[in-house]
Amino acid sequence: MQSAQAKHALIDAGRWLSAQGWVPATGGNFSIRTEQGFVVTASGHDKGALQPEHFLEFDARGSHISGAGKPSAETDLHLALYALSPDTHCILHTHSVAATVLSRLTEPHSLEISGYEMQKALNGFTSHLEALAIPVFDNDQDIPALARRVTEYHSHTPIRHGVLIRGHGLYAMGADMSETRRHIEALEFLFNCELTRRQLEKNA
Ligand SMILES: CSC[C@@H](O)[C@@H](O)C(=O)COP(=O)(O)O
Ligand SMILES: [Zn+2]
Repeated sequence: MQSAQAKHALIDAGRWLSAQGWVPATGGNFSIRTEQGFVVTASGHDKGALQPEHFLEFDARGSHISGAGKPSAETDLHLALYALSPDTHCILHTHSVAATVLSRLTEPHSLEISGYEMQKALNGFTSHLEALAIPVFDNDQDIPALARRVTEYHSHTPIRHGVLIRGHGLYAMGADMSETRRHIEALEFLFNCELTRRQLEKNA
């Protein structure tokens, strides 16, 4: 994908994610692979009102190609997630209430979900009976350190659709923009189902 096309796809995704309430108060960051490397959002902007000048382009090794300003504070996490699989071409990071709260309620290293038909919206799933495990990492202001923990986890347990950062949000990945958007929408739906189920069970 050419960088101009990539920026437009990310601007459109930002408007959609903002309308869902999943990127409040400048939270979130987005990237997509390009012919030369990848395009990532600049830091600190309202992700629902991005303009073409709110992006930077880097080559696959992280060397700057174009764009002004500071890249997203979490660019190293995008780089680490791309390095896990050549099939990942788009990464969208969100700060929804459901992902933020549910990740705090999940003590183990992964959020286990099963029994929902919506799991089939995730690449590779063919049945609600298959177990979905979304890895959960403790939040860290040291993003390179967090990125190293993600890389290490993947070496023993493959990361497929996304990861949760505890009390922070979701990083969703896919083979292209459309798959990544579908993964975010499905995961958010599943997080809301799980939160509601847990609340109702607690009150029963
Ligand atoms: C609103 S604070 C959120 C940030 O700390 C960060 O987590 C985030 O998602 C956005 O950072 P950014 O540097 O704009 O890409
Ligand atoms: Zn964030």
